[in-house]
Amino acid sequence: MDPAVKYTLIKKEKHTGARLGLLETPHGTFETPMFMPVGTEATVKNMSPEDLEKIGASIILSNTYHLWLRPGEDIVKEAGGLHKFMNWNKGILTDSGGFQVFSLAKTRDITEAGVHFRNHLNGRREFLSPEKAIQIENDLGPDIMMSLDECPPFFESYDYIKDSVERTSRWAERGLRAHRNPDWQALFGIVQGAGFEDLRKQSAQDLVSMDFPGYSIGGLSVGESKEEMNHVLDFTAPFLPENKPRYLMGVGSADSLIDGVIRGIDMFDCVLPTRIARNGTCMTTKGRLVVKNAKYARDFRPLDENCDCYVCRNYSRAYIRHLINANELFGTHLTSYHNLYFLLKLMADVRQSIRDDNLLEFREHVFEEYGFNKK
Ligand SMILES: COC(=O)c1ccc(CCNc2nc3cc4nc(N)[nH]c(=O)c4cc3[nH]2)cc1
Repeated sequence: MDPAVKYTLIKKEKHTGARLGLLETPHGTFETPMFMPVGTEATVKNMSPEDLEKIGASIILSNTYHLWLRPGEDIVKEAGGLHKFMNWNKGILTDSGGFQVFSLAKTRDITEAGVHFRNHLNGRREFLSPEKAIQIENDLGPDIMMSLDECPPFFESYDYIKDSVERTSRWAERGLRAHRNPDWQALFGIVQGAGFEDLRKQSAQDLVSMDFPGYSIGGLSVGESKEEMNHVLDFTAPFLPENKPRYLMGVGSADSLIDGVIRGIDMFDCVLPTRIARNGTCMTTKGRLVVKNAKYARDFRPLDENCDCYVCRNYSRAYIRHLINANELFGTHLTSYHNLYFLLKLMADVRQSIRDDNLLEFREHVFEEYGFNKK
């Protein structure tokens, strides 16, 4: 039986742990390392599928938690699955709901069976088990599905994290057994363990023994420092098989993307570019630009003078500032389009620097120019 998703390592960068790869999915074959735009409720906010295609998006995310509660996975299934429902025919990955329950739901209670919580939309009590999450994801029909896991606080006690890791491994096993479509939907395991090396090793070894087609490193980008995140990646990635994709959840700034690639990560996602775009903050090659600022009222330059995206070729800071201040939706469409283009272009440049074996020079250029070295 062909695996639903097949990773091929094309080239290792000479001086770092970075890898150039190909990820074959039922909806196309895509280059890695890749950034995946987040479309929580079956739409990448303010972006049409045509625009996503134009800027080079390959896999986008949607969320099990949100789509289960609204409109209901049954409606998406009746529509023919997420690709049909949202008219997107490239890759789709769904997160399992674990993280969303912990970050969105009020009052939640974790038991061996699953997690009890209050629906953030109507306050009703709900229950999500590993089997229920898999059933929802099977019905939504993404190419890649995530196991239900607990994303624990990074600064919890060793004993708490150990119990949580062991439960997440048992939940992963239950999810594998409940999975109905392994030949066209790839279920990834999620490595936990917070900042404890032995627990990250135990979590990775538990999941690798279950032979998932891909692995994510979870429990990060939850308030720990970038140094702590990089340190966890340094000792966790080596426990994962070289011939499977590695996905770092929730990471989306230029510096963290590059430092994740250097440590062997292939896939990233984050709401950051589209979320900051909605309040008028833009990513540029000279650092962040808050375009609604008064100082841009008569600035007729593009958001980023080094960017060749549709927005930077056709609209000025003054115009975009006006739209944002006037609450015109077209304004956030333009900032969202540019920010996603910025990260997708950055990843294309990262892939080229792996081919050219000069990723560390590229990192220096980005950190210097984009202002990450400023203390
Ligand atoms: C303006 O910027 C923002 O609003 C904003 C919000 C959240 C993040 C970070 C998101 N971080 C993150 N997402 C995550 C999603 C996850 N999913 C599962 N199943 N398990 C995890 O262990 C997990 C960890 C994550 N860490 C970054 C930026």
